[in-house]
Amino acid sequence: MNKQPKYLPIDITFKDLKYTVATKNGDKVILNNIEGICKSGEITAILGSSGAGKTSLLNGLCQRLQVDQNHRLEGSILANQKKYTSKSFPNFASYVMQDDILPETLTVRECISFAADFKIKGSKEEKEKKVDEVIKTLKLERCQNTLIGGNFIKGVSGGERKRTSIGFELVSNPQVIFLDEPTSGLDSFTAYILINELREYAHNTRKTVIFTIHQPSTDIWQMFDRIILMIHGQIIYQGPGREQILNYFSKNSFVCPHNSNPGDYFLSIMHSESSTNVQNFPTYLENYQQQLQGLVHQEIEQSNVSDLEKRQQVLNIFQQIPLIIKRCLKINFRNPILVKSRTIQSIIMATYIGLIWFQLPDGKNDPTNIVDVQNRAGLIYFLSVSVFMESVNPCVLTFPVDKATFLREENAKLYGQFAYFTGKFLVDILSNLPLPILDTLIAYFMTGLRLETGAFFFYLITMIIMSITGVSVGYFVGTLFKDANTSMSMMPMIVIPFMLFSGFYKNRSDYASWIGWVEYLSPFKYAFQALCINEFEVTYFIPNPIKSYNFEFSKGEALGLLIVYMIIVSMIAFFLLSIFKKKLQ
Ligand SMILES: Nc1ncnc2c1ncn2[C@@H]1O[C@H](COP(=O)(O)OP(=O)(O)OP(=O)(O)O)[C@@H](O)[C@H]1O
Repeated sequence: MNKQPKYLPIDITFKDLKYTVATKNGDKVILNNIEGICKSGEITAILGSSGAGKTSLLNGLCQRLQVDQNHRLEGSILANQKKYTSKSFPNFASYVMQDDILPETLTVRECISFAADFKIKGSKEEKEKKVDEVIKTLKLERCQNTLIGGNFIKGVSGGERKRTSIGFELVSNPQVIFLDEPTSGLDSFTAYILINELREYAHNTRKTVIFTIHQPSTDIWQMFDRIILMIHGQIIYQGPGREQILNYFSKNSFVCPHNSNPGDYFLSIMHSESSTNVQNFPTYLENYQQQLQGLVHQEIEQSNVSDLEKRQQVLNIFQQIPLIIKRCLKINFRNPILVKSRTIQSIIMATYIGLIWFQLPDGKNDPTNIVDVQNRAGLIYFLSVSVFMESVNPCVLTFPVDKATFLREENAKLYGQFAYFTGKFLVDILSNLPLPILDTLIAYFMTGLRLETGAFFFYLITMIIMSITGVSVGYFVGTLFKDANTSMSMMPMIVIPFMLFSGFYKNRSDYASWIGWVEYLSPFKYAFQALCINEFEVTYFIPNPIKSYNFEFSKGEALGLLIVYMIIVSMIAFFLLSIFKKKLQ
C-alpha cells in the first residue's frame, strides 16, 4: 500500500458561495454565488474596493462567518474537495488576524515557543529546532529575544510584530495559512519583505497562502501568483497575476497605463464611487463569466483530492495547565504596572490607613465610647473594601485583553477553556497574594487591631479570600463586557450596590423586604461579618458591638460563605466566557 506523504498540499475551493444578511431594509447579499480556487504552492491575493466582500470571503473560507437566523451561508467550502468546519479547520489551516494579539511582556521567541509547545509533538530539542526554523524563515533572528512591547514597554517594530504573529501560526506547520490584511500598518519595504517571505514559504513547502490586501505596491503586486478581484460580493477576475491579468484586462479594453502601479489601476476601475466604473461593472462580470468562469470551474474539478488529516491535541489538559501557568507568570511578573506599582501602591495605602486609624483605643479605658467602636468598625470595613479593590481593578483592566489572546489561541486549538481559565486564575491569585499579606502586616499592627495570634491569622485568611474574591469578580465583569473601558465604567454599577448591602452603612435588620435579598450577593457582607466578629468577640466595649449589627452567621460561617461566593462567581465567569466565546470570535 502506498504511504501518503506526511503533509498533503491542499487546494481550497468554494462553489455557489452565497452569504446573505438580513437587515432592516431587507436581505443584503454580501457574497453572491461565487466560486473559486486557491491553489497549493501559491500565494493568492484577494483584492477589491472597500466593501467589496474581501474579508467576508476570507472569513467564509476560514469558517469564521457568523451563521444564524439573520446570517445565511450557502454553498460549499472545500479543502482538497472535502468539507471542513470551524472545528476541523485548525487541523490543516491557520488564520492570522489583522490585529496582532501578542502578550507585551514576552519575547518574540517565547511567543513562538509557546505555540510550539502546544502544537508540535516531540522532544524539547525538536520543538526548539522548529522554532529556530520559523524564526529563520521569517527573518526574526535579530529580534528574537526582544520583548513584543506595547504601551508601557518599548518593543519590536510593527513588521516584526506581524511576523511574530505569523510565526506563531507557522510553527504548527499548517498546510494552509489565511491572513487578513497582513501588510496593513507596515511601510512599503517591510510589507514587501513580508509578502516575499510568505511567497517563499508557499513555493518552498507547497503550502497554500491566502490573504486580503489593500493597495499593494508594484513590487508586491508582481509577487502574487494568483489574484481574485471582487466588486459587490462578486468576482470579476481570478487567475494568475503578473502579465496574465494585465493581458486579460487589456484584451477587454481596460489597459493599465504604462509605468503605473497595476494594483492602483485595478482599484481605480473597481471602486464604486465613479459612475463610469459602475456602468462598467456589468461588462467586467460578463467578461468574467464568458472568458474565465469555465476555466475556473475546470480548475476546481481538477483540484487536489485527499482526506484531511486529523490532528490530535499534542498535550492533555494536565500538561497544558503548567505551560499556561508558566506563561501567565512571566506575563504578570514582567509587567512593571502589575508588580512594582501595585506593590508600592499597596504599601502606601496600608501606611495611609495605619496613620489615619493609628493605634485605636481598645475600650479598656473607656468601654462605652461609641466613637471608638465606630472608628474600629469603619476601619475593618474599609480594609476589606481596599483589599478587594486592589485585586478587582487590575483584573477588570487586563482580563478583556487576555480574553482576546485566549479566543485566538483557543480558536487555533492550542488548549481548551478549562485549562486556560484554571491556569490564569491560579496565577492571578498567586500574583495578588503578596498584597493582602503586605496590607495586613502594615495596617493590622499600626492601627492596633486585636493582638491575639488566632485573631490575627483569621483576619489574614479573610483578607486573602477577599482578595481572591476580587479576582473572581474581576473575571466576571471582564467577561461580561467586550473591552476594558466598558468593563471599568460598568464596574461601579455592579460593585457599589454590593457595598451598600454590606451591613456597615445600613443595619441589616432595617433593609426593606423587597430588596433585602441583595445582601446575599454582597461579598462585603460576608467579609465584614467575619472580620467584625473576629475583632469584637473578645472586647472591652460595652455593650458588645456585634449585637447591634444583627449578624446572622458565626465568623467561621461568614468566612465559609465568602469562599463559596468566590467559587460560585468564578464558575459563573467561566460559563459566561463559554457562552460569549462564540459571539466574540
Ligand atoms: N454582518 C454583517 N451585517 C451587515 N452587513 C455586513 C456584515 N458583514 C459585512 N457586511 C457588509 O458587506 C460588505 C462587505 O464587507 P467586507 O468586510 O467583506 O468588505 P471588504 O471588502 O473586506 O471591505 P474593507 O476593505 O473596507 O474591509 C460591506 O458593505 C459590509 O458593510
